[in-house]
Amino acid sequence: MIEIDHLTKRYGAFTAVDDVSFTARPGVVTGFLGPNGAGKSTAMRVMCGLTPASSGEARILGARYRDLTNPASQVGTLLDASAQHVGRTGREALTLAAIAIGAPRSRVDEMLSLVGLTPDESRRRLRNYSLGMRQRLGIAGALLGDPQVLILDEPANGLDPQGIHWMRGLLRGFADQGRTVLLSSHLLHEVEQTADEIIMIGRGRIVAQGSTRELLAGQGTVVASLDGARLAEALRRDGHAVTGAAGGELTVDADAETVGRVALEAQVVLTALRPAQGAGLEQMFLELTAGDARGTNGQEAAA
Ligand SMILES: Nc1ncnc2c1ncn2[C@@H]1O[C@H](COP(=O)(O)OP(=O)(O)OP(=O)(O)O)[C@@H](O)[C@H]1O
Repeated sequence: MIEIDHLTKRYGAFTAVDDVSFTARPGVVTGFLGPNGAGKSTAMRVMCGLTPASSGEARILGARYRDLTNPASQVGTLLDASAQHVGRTGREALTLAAIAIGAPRSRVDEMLSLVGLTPDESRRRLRNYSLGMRQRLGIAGALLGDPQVLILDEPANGLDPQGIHWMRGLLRGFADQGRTVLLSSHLLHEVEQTADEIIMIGRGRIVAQGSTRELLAGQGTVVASLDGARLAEALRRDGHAVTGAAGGELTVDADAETVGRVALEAQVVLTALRPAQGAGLEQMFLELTAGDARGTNGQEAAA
């Protein structure tokens, strides 16, 4: 369990994390989603005791990270996969980490094989590792102490589609054992596919949270027809908001049955009718991303 309680982190006048509260529960994969610079890494660094909170608190397994009795074996972290000494081999890096946390040496081989690094790859120096290999090694490091909680910052970065598929299975299995997984990503699709619960953050604040299913459901209906202009007009007359070009698909804030009935009355032939899954979430995320990409968030980072 990870409990984030009114967490705020300021750098000078700039607020990187602004009064954030949420819980990542055991048995659940929780996705921490937000565009670049949203505050995900900062919040995770506070959770892991790498930087102090300005106010509020993060508790893991009921205690602050620094008050945990054996944090390295209770919490597995992947915060910066490229922060390793590049002159070491993968096996050396993992062996040193095992010694530091008191994990048996046998665990090194087990974890290398679990993350799919071959004996040959494990003997290469990290400077010759691809980003995907570094991520795999980082995940091996996070799992080394057989922790109850995993905190992973952008674990899918650099992984190919097969690697991403593998990682999803790994995290699912970990959560199914009743353990807690919190992972961050700047990709909506990635979080949708991986997480049971989503915490969406933008400009340091939570903008949406809930189960992935809830957040993706109930976003209206997408409809295509042989006369979009007439259908759009009939739907608006019936009191529904309609977006999209008349010549293409329309998105309507009504369920499929209502759209079908309005089309029947207007005598318009439908060619497609389906739930607008995630359209609202995607729209919200695009707005966040667009605002941040253009630097229009009204806040400037302190140097
Ligand atoms: N040490 C620091 N001093 C000043 N500002 C900082 C510092 N660390 C982070 N920030 C700022 O805090 C904001 C949040 O950064 P953070 O790295 O947490 O975002 P993020 O959501 O993890 O983004 P990304 O997906 O790009 O990693 C950014 O505007 C960043 O510039």
